[in-house]
Amino acid sequence: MPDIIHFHRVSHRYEGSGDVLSDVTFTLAKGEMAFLTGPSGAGKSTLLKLVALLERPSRGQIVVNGQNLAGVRRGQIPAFRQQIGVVFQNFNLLYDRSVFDNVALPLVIRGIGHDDIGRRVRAALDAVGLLGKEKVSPITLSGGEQQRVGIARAIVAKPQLLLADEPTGNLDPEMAREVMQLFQRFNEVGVSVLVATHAVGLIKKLPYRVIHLERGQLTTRQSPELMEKTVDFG
Ligand SMILES: Nc1ncnc2c1ncn2[C@@H]1O[C@H](COP(=O)(O)OP(=O)(O)OP(=O)(O)O)[C@@H](O)[C@H]1O
Repeated sequence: MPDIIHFHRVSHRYEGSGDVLSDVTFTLAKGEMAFLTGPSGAGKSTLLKLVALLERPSRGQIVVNGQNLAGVRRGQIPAFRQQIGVVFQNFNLLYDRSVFDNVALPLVIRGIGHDDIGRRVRAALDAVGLLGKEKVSPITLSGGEQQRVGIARAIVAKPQLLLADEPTGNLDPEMAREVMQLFQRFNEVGVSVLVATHAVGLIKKLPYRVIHLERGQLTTRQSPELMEKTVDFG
């Protein structure tokens, strides 16, 4: 199976920092779902930022969906990002806009026609169980519902790859489980999914690969049960 993400000996440092990722090599296959774990500061968000071209690596090669990111020029980044949906811990919603407008945003940016936007936004809200909430402000929704709005926005343009950075960090366990189930459902219909998470208890029974980072380095792959014993996730 071809890879959707390929990291070859990737290192990254921010201005003034030491290496926050160091010599990282891994792949995510097309259609695969995997979790990215590791303690706070291990480099999980940085890895996701490199995939989405929010940062450029200091060393090494990154290929996303067959495209070597070193060859993607600044002006081409918006088009590149259209293949990727991103979900954030703090939802990143616009609270002065309706749920509909939040989810529609990626389509508006792409210049998609009005009727098409309506159809696609409703399909995305249906997929996350929020049909009927189009007109409300996200501020009136629960945390779990707000995160589902964030997920609807991330998938509305049918990305091939979904990245999520600690998507259940602000949710109670039941809502967190529902959010993970949504990712599973998108994966089942072919979307590649990479989720950075501290929620080891939540993912340990799920049948997905775990990519584990410690101080910017990949460690030998372990089962989540074992990681729970060796790392304090609070
Ligand atoms: N813009 C930045 N400038 C300088 N250092 C940064 C920047 N962003 C992150 N870092 C540092 O890089 C290291 C890795 O951070 P990163 O956010 O990738 O870790 P993480 O595993 O996602 O942590 P968490 O689980 O707490 O979100 C940390 O030491 C952090 O302080």
